[in-house]
Amino acid sequence: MKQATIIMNPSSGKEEAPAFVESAAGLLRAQGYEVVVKETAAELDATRFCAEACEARSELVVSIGGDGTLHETINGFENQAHRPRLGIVPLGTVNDFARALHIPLDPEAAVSALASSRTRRVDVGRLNGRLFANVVAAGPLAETLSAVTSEDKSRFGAFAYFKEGAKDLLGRSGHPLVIRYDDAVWEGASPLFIAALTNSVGGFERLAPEAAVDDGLIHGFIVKDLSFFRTLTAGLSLLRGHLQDHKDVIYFTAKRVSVSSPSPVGTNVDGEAGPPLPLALDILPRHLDVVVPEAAAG
Ligand SMILES: Nc1ncnc2c1ncn2[C@@H]1O[C@H](COP(=O)(O)OP(=O)(O)OP(=O)(O)O)[C@@H](O)[C@H]1O
Repeated sequence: MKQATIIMNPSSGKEEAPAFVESAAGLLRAQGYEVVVKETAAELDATRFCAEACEARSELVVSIGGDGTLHETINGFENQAHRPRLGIVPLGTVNDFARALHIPLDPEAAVSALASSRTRRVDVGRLNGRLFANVVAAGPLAETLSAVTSEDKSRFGAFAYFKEGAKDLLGRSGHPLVIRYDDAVWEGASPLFIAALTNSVGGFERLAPEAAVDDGLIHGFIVKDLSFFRTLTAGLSLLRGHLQDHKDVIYFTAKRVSVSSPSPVGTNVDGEAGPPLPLALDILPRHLDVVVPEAAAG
């Protein structure tokens, strides 16, 4: 009998995961799956559960939770010869990966979409030997974004990131960064470097409009050291989705990127605090099959 593994984080979002597990399990059983439900209790449980599902040759792994749970689940696919299809029921605040794939942000509709026969093959990023789904950021602004509280995220959604970020940009300048991308090098002070795999970053769906989930490319944005007034215009460009056109932003695409600094610099990976510098990024093109709604664009 074909097997589906549901991985759910009971603490994610508004703690409503158990209700959606019931309906997802019912729907998958009706489709002929034997369903195994795994509830996470601590960091990295989702990675272990997903690795076990790969080893058991599950056909489908469903992540029910926020971007943190999805990030940990995707890491379970690392070095696996058999990679099940991935289903996503987004319960977090931002849900960038689901946005980029046109998976409904309404969890009930996302559960229904698990019955879809359609999948998309998507790129996965690799950072210092671990995998990531959507975005890596480095610099003082990335440090601030890692510190956004769960309460603020629940209350203000994606705006919480912007609020914290704007406060921080006005108060601090950039760190010295050395960014190598394919054969090019950029050196300078920057409050923020973003490496995005999809068009949705921090809930802003037009930040990287040209980033397709399966283009095999890392889309890089280097925000150059900003003065107070320029910061405001860069913020507006971010909201309007024209960050790459801003005169203080360098935009590039590459297959390999590295970031280093003589100073300690914080990072953020898929919305959670990431490893310290140096960073080495590359891309695994079209590495995962994700279940998407029959009518999803793209
Ligand atoms: N039972 C649990 N209790 C508390 N934390 C958990 C539990 N299980 C997993 N976690 C941790 O919770 C973290 C956050 O999860 P996730 O991002 O899915 O939810 P969220 O914070 O509500 O979503 P978002 O960040 O999009 O708002 C994960 O990194 C994971 O390690």
